[in-house]
Amino acid sequence: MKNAQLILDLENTIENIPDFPKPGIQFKDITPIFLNPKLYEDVIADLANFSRGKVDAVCGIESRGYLFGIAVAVALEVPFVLIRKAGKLPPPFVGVKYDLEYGSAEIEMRTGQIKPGQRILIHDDLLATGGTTEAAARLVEKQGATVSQFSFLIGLQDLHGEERLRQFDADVYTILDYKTF
Ligand SMILES: O=P(O)(O)OC[C@H]1O[C@H](OP(=O)(O)OP(=O)(O)O)[C@H](O)[C@@H]1O
Ligand SMILES: Nc1ncnc2[nH]cnc12
Repeated sequence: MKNAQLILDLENTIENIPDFPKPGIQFKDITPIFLNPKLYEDVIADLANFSRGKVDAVCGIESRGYLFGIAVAVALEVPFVLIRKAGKLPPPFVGVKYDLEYGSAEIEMRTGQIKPGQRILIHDDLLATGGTTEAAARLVEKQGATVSQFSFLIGLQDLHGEERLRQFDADVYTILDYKTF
């Protein structure tokens, strides 16, 4: 069940910046959360509650996915694995290419940090189109592990990321949902 007080606290804390970084984008700035340690603790407790007993490792997506993902993994007492943008990790690593609105991108993970058969939580701060998260899920599956859960602080409902993630047999949790249009 969603935590109404936490949703309210986040609504009052996350800032909306219109037309950043491009005209038409409503940018959700999460940085004020870090000015409030109690709110940060509440976010971690809520995310950990969703995943407790259900995953063997947490994969966080660079860079904002690290800000909460590591603390969630510590709270769950499971490993945390970094998914990085291409070119930052030393070998051996495994990568997945994916399409952006214009052009393409690639994400990578050190080989062997997740194990075949493990149940994985993929965590990021925000779900927009779901392109980044879909690529992260492919990276996990490429190594023989199972994506069991996705969690986010924010879901931008109008961009239909959640629908895109339905191809994976996994639970999706967003603490706070925005309708932008
Ligand atoms: O659902 P999508 O359309 O793929 O978009 C969501 C992604 O975009 C943002 O990351 P960004 O690439 O801006 O990097 P950052 O976390 O380093 O700021 C956000 O943190 C997600 O990772
Ligand atoms: N609207 C948005 N606000 C913050 N981060 C984002 N990443 C993708 N879309 C975003």
